[in-house]
Amino acid sequence: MATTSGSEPQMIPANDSVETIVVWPDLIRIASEQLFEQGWAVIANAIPPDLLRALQLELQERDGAEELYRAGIGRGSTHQVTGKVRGDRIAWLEPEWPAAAAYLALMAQLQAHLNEMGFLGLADFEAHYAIYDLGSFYRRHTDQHIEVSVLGAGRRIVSTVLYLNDAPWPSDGGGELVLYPPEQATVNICPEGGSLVVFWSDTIVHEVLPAQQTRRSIAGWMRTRGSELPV
Ligand SMILES: O=C(O)CCC(=O)C(=O)O
Ligand SMILES: [Fe+2]
Repeated sequence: MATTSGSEPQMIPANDSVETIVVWPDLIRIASEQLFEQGWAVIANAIPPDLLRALQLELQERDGAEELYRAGIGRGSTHQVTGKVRGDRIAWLEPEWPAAAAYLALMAQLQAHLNEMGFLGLADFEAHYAIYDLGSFYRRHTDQHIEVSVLGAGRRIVSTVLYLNDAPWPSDGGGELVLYPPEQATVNICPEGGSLVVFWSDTIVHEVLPAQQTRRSIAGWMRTRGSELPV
């Protein structure tokens, strides 16, 4: 268990040390329990292999069509693109894209279950494909943007990341996701293809270490409903 405090990071290298579940209802239950218990969850082989393949191909296709662009930080007037903070290229998932639609449907089920368990008021899910090219990283941050409440948009409550890399991810591949859960040991997560990570958007500080090879993922956020008018 990772709930012990201490300075030794918990390493989550590959599939054998993590829960492996392809039955979606079981995945939902276990991911939700872990999230509420420790603030984060990691599930290996979280989606059916054919969906993983379809997502990989769809990302490849979108990238080939040059639809990915350099991601920025912040929202509204504070939005800026700076390679000092993050270096990934992204494309927001569209429901018309078949593989994306199948993934969004799965995440809607997880979102509904989290609402039932925790009365979280999660109203929608936004997600983007991401490619971290060689040397790209994302510095320490949390995913809940303070400025969003000023704009009246929904707040990010639950962060999700599904990795689309070909397994196995090599030990010298870099690109680990490092979580810094409050009062727990640091968690180092290898971006193994098919692994799903879920964590609280407001409290879990995290970073992506420089990728030593191309690193692919879908990052997504479950949000509360925004108000129609800016507050
Ligand atoms: O790709 C990851 O492991 C995490 C990405 C992330 O933190 C983000 O996009 O906000
Ligand atoms: Fe993040």
